[in-house]
Amino acid sequence: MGPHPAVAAIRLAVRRVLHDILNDHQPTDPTATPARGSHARPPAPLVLVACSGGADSMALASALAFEAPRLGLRAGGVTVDHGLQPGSDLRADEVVLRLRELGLDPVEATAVTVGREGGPEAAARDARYAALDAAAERHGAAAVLLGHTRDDQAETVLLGLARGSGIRSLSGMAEISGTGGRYRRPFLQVDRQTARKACMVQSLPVWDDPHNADPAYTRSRLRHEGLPALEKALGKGVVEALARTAQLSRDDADALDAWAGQAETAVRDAAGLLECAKLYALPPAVRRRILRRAAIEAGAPAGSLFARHIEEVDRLITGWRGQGVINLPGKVVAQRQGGRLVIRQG
Ligand SMILES: Nc1ncnc2c1ncn2[C@@H]1O[C@H](COP(=O)(O)OP(=O)(O)OP(=O)(O)O)[C@@H](O)[C@H]1O
Repeated sequence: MGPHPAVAAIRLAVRRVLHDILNDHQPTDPTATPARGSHARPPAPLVLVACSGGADSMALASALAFEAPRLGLRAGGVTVDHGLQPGSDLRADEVVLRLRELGLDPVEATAVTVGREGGPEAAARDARYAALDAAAERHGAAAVLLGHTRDDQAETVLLGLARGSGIRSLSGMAEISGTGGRYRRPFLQVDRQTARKACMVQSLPVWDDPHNADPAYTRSRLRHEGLPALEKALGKGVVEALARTAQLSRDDADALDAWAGQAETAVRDAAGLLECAKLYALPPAVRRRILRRAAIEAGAPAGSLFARHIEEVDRLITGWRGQGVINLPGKVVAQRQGGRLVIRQG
């Protein structure tokens, strides 16, 4: 008898991603022999799972532990202790224990200090990714798996819609991201229910993060009130449809980015300044991408640069007179000087 359908589904999702990781880490010359005197074969690539102890990442850890050795990969795990609740260190130790029981090695807990920048959710996320990056470097990991599910993706799309974001935000989380494509999200097509079921049938203990149920957090309200209300009004297929919107938006956003990349050289003069008349002639979506890139190049932090900022800069080109100075995050200013648009540190 094969595994339970939920377990089969999560394993298949992980196997696909591990195949991709293996392909990306093939030796450049498979016929090359090791240097004389060196009998050592390079160690198998290591794949880490980022595990909170919640159902999604525990399911992911179990599938990684099952599939990695079958493909000749090593599998390890990292859990981050945000230190936000009393006893969080004990919980982290417990997650380490569970991951070791699954056969993962190396496994570690890493404690972080969460700042305040951008609100509690963003601060915890920034600290977590910094810790995961450091762990990946320390262990020389080929990849780090994250347990974001299709439901998480749907929530991300909805949050983007509610903020009035552009199509890049609506494309949600990428299957591959981070330095050198380090982060992989095998569960973006797997729903949360399946991950939970897979934990249940494998008797994996899971920890429910109290923040996930805390109505003080936007994402938590969306998860527990917003999405159920939408499903009630529009039917059960909403989550799947939103995840599809994410994929379609990603393809569109990638195409527009490529277009903007090509158009950018043509709208700069010999001194590298942006020419307003040429920018004006471009489709707004392409123009706004060029403006965004220019602002980031001048030092505006990408994460704080919102659609409304770029729209303001855009009005310098399309507005009646295009006067004034626009202040952007990171002390960047945008200003028209004759027929040129100057975006620089203020
Ligand atoms: N404390 C943590 N330590 C390590 N990885 C984490 C931690 N918190 C989150 N992650 C990683 O980020 C993913 C998304 O986390 P998030 O809290 O947004 O979603 P979730 O649906 O609650 O996931 P989970 O059920 O795994 O906790 C997790 O699946 C996991 O891979």
